Amino acid sequence: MDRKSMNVYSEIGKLKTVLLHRPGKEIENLTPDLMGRLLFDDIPYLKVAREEHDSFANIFRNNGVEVLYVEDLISECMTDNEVKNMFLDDFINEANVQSQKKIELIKEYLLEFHDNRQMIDKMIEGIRKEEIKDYKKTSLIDIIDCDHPFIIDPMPNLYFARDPFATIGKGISLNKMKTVTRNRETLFAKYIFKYHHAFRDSYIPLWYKREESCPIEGGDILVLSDKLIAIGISERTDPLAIEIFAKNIFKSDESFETILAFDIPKKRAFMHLDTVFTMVDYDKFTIHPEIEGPLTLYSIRKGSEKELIIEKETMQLEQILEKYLEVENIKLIRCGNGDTVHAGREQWNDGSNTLAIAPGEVIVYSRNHVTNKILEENGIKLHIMPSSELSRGRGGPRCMSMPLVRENLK
Ligand SMILES: NC(=O)NCCC[C@H](N)C(=O)O
Repeated sequence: MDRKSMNVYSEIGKLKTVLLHRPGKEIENLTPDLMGRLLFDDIPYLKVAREEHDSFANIFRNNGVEVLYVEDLISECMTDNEVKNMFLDDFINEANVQSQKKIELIKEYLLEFHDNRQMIDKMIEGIRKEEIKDYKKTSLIDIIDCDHPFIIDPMPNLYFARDPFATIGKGISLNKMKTVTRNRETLFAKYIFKYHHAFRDSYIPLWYKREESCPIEGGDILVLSDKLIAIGISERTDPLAIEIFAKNIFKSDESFETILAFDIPKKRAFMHLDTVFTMVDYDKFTIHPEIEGPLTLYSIRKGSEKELIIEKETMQLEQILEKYLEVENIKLIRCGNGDTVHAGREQWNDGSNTLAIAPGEVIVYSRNHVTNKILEENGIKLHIMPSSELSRGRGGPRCMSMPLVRENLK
C-alpha cells in the first residue's frame, strides 16, 4: 500500500478511502449476561452480519472507494517484533487482567500464534479462561467472578469504526472512550497511525490523545465544512474534552474557524450526535425529530493564544445550520417522516445515521423504509444495504465507517 495522508474537510465530499472492521468471532462471544457491559441490546447472527457487512464494503468498492480493514492494518504492524511486544503489553495491561502471572500467561499464549493475523483475530475475539493452560483461580476476584468465562473480554464494538478515532482535516482525534469495554479499540488506531508503513511517515497531527482523562467519541464529531465542526456534548463526550480538542485544532494551521458544541440529551437513544443528526447534501440533513430544537449550543472560536471565545445560544436546528454554514433554506429530513411510531422505530435502528459517499448520495439501512422513501423524495440517491443483524449493535452506516480521505468540496 502506498503512503497515505488524511484529508477530511466535510461530511459529504466524494469518499476516496474508508476504514472498516469486518465483524468476526467476537460477535459469537456475546452472551445475554454480557450484553449490558459490552453495549449491545441483542445478539447478531454472525454469518448474516458478515454478509451484510460485505454488501456494505461492496457499495464502497463499486463506487470507487478504497476499503481498508483495521484488522489488516494492525496485523501488518506486527511484523516488527518490538512493536508487537509493546502492543501486546499495552493491550493486556488495558484488559483488566489482575495478576502479573496471568499477564505473562496471556502474553505467552498470544505469542504462540505464528500468524499475526490469527493473533489479532484472537485478541478481538476474546480469550476464555480455559484456553490458558496454567490458569488457576487464586485471587478473590477470580473466585467471586468464577461465572465470567473470559480472561480477556471480546471486542464486539470494533465494527463501529467511527468511534475510537476520527479524521478531521489532515489530523485525527485519537479518542478516550467513555466505557472501559471500548477503550482498547483506540489502541489499534494508536499503533496503526504510529507504526504502519503507510502512515508512519505522513504528517498526521493529533487533535486529542487517548491518554487524556475526559471522554470524546468519533460519533459525536461531524466535519460540516472546512470552517465548521459540530461536536455533541453527549452521553459519551464531555465538554472539557471539546475544549482540549478546540485548543489543539485552533493552534494548528487548519482552516477550521468554529466548533459548535451541541448539548444533546445524555441517554442511549441519543448516544452520539450522529445517532440523531447526519448531513446528506450541501443543504440537507437527516434528523431525529426530537433534536429540532430549540437547542442549546455553544459556539467556540479561536481567541488569544490560550483562551477560546465561547458563546451560548438557544435556537432551532435549522436556524443554527443556516447561520453557521451560510446556506439558505436548510432542509431537515425527519426520521420516520415525523410520524411518532415510525420515527421511534426507525430511529431505534439508526434511520438518521446515514453515510454520504458524495454530495446527495448516501448509504442507508434497508429496514428504515419510511425514512428512505422520504430521502428519495427529497432528491437523495440511496445505496441500500441489508440490515437485519448489524443493526442489533445500535449503529448505522456512519457509525460503521471512518473516512480517511474525502475529496474537498469546490
Ligand atoms: N457513532 C455511533 O453511534 N456508534 C454506535 C456505537 C454502538 C455501540 N454498541 C456503542 O454503544 O458504543
